[in-house]
Amino acid sequence: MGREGGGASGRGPCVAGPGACRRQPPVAGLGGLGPWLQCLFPQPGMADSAQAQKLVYLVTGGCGFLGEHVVRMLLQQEPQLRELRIFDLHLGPWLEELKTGPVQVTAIQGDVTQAHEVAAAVAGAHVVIHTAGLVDVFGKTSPETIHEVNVQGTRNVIEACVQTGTRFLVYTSSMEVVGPNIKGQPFYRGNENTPYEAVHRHPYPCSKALAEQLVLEANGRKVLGGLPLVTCALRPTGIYGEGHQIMRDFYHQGLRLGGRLFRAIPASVEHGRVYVGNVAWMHVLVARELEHRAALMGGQVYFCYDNSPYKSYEDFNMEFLGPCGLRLVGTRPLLPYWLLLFLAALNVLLQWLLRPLLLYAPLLNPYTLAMANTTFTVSTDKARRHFGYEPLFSWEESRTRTIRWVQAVEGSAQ
Ligand SMILES: NC(=O)C1=CN([C@@H]2O[C@H](COP(=O)(O)OP(=O)(O)OC[C@H]3O[C@@H](n4cnc5c(N)ncnc54)[C@H](O)[C@@H]3O)[C@@H](O)[C@H]2O)C=CC1
Ligand SMILES: CC(C)CCC[C@@H](C)[C@H]1CC[C@H]2[C@@H]3[C@H](O)CC4=CC(=O)CC[C@]4(C)[C@H]3CC[C@]12C
Repeated sequence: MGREGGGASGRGPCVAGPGACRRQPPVAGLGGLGPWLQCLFPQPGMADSAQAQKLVYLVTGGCGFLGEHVVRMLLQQEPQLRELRIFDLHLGPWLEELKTGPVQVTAIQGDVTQAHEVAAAVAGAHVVIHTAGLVDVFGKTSPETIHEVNVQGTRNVIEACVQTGTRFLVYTSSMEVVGPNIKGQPFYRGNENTPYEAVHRHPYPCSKALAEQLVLEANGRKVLGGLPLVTCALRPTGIYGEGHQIMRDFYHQGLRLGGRLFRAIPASVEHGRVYVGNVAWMHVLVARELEHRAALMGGQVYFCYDNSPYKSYEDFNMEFLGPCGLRLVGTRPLLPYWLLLFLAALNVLLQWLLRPLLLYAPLLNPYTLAMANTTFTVSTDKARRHFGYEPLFSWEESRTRTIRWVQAVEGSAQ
């Protein structure tokens, strides 16, 4: 079978930036009941693997928005798990509740930029899922720090695998490795092979592109013991779901504005979104299948996708915020684009002027405006063809879970 992943490879140049620049299918439609039913009615091969809890997994960034879902998904869906190591700069208190289960949960407070800390955490792990990263498109951190965490941190993870003999590495990349690009060209329902000029200037996509390249190039390197490293990269589009900070920010902004949000982006601009539970599920499946399908999957990239509808960023958010009492005002943008661009530029100036006094990092800046205002959607089945991925959560379930979570945020704010 030929290799895939030529077109929207995301290996295009960073024109600026730092320095320049044995699948267990889910029981469909049963949601959280799946694992319980699998215990009651084990599938062929299941009893064997349940008895052989032998694998050690490491999740970097395991206390982040996505990382927490990956951690919980592994505990629910990976019967071979013996020990789960969670490595993060900031450990969450919720980790305590996981420590009473059958799998040994080891919380490691550490920094991916510190090679020795990473090597100590990786040593003895069979699989590393590297989700840790600095997600900053608002100018909160310097480009150098973003580069250090996202690129050097990833380099440290790769070297730790090589030095300690860990063979399987799953990297959380991003749609941003591909685009939208600086020209604002649309990427309409594209797949991993769709040609697209992946050229970026912003430190975040630059860092993700460089890190992804490192991960893919490391595929096949000999690790301690002489066996080859098998790597692959997952590219989520905009992730939503329980714990999504930006959704929370929009919700609070709407409350402050008397239950209203004002349309800024034309409804015709599609923005790709994927439910966090499905992104986590895809990570778990890839981690499981990398060993058995190394020749096919090694060095590959996969977009993370599910059945979430294609909509504009704001209309999509309203799927959750609407049932929580917010209203999106306007069928068309209330302000002309040039004025939004002006306000976005003004925000950059204010951020710079205020930096000595305080951190001013609003949602609107020229980069986020360009992101929201450029069509970027994915339509692919590569993950299904390569490792049997089907979304674990339907759109209805993803929506319901997210709405419940926003409602709980509201409850806790009162
Ligand atoms: N949120 C989104 O829409 C998307 C996120 N991604 C990628 O998914 C991954 C996870 O993102 P989120 O969960 O949204 O972000 P997050 O900020 O919630 O989680 C990142 C985690 O990494 C940890 N971390 C940061 N710097 C670290 C360091 N130096 N050492 C150790 N841990 C460190 C943070 O403490 C945090 O727990 C990132 O790699 C991001 O680039 C990709 C596509 C979309
Ligand atoms: C007020 C504006 C007009 C609207 C601002 C919306 C923006 C804050 C968000 C629009 C698109 C988002 C990004 C996109 O979903 C892709 C991403 C991928 C990642 O890897 C990290 C997160 C993000 C950059 C995401 C961030 C918020 C937006 C820019």
